[in-house]
Amino acid sequence: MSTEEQRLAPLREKIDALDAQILDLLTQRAKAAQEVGHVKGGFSSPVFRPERERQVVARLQEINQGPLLSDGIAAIWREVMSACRALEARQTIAYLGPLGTFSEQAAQTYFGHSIAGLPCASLDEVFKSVEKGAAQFGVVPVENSSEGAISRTLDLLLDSSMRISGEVVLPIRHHLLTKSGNFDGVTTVCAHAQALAQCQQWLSVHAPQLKRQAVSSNAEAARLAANDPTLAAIAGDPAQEAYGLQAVAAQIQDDPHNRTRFVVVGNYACQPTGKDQTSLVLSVDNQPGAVHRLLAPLAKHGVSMNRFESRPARKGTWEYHFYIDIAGHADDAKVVAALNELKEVAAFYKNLGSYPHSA
Ligand SMILES: O=C(O)C(=O)C[C@]1(C(=O)O)C=C[C@@H](O)C=C1
Repeated sequence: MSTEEQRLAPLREKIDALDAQILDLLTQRAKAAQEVGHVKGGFSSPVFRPERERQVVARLQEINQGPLLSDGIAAIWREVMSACRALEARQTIAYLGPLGTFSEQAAQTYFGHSIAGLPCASLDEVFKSVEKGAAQFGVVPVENSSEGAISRTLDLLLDSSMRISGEVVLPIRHHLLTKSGNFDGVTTVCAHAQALAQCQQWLSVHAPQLKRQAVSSNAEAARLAANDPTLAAIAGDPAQEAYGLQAVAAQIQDDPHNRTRFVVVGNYACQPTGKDQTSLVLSVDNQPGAVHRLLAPLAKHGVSMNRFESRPARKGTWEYHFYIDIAGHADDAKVVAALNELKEVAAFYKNLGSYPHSA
């Protein structure tokens, strides 16, 4: 045995013993979750409780003395609760497919890996799957830091009866991928139009010879490139892995801080956690000062606005819907007061849901 091995052996024995204790505790935790599942079953109440999961992680982060980092605690318990939740009832989560999309990664980041994934062909299908009960929740992109709002998602949120019950923000890192790991014989680069736009400067400088072709998703681009040596794809880690491609260049997005925000849609109304966000859709009559009057109650009651997005109302007139995210839960006293006044001035008002804020 080398000196290194001699020193490692007792430490590994210690880790093995600790792992056995952790497993014993996890088993006890899983049995408690099963009992919780039986109680909920008796009341036909939902298995997934985002506000409770937030509370579990926040408490552990607070009592954690290190050296584990807060992010590590969140990641570990996300999977622990995902596995416990699956013992109560495995949740089916719809997202924009095919395999290997950032939407799939967002679903796993939010719900953990112990879920049944339901990849859908379109954002409309994600909403429909949840509406007809084929999935308990859907995960849809709502906004990208470089390209702005995902307008189809905004329209679907407006039209559907689904509520937002969570959000997750993912860093979006695009790579230029081919089957061979080089440019030999490659004539065309394909990707979703958004990804082509997010990498346009890089492509103009480093690969001006490649024809650019928009396809339905980056994962679809990766699937095509895996089967055709004349094609390169722009896609992220999940698609690279799913289709066994090699990176010619990594992280080619023009904005190194490129991020996408996804929302979780379903039928569940979250309870307040003390760190929530509420999403609203509003419109006003086309009169001078109307938007100012609409937002005045927020300022008056000290409710901060985290996001403001406008979208044509699709009525053939110059009218807009405003998508507004405010800090707080719709049941918080000052939010109740602000929203009651705001409803008086709004020509249209829809509360899309209150949910734990990710930031
Ligand atoms: O507390 C509950 O309601 C549970 O079902 C337990 C548990 C957990 O593992 O801690 C699992 C699923 C819920 O989403 C929240 C928490």
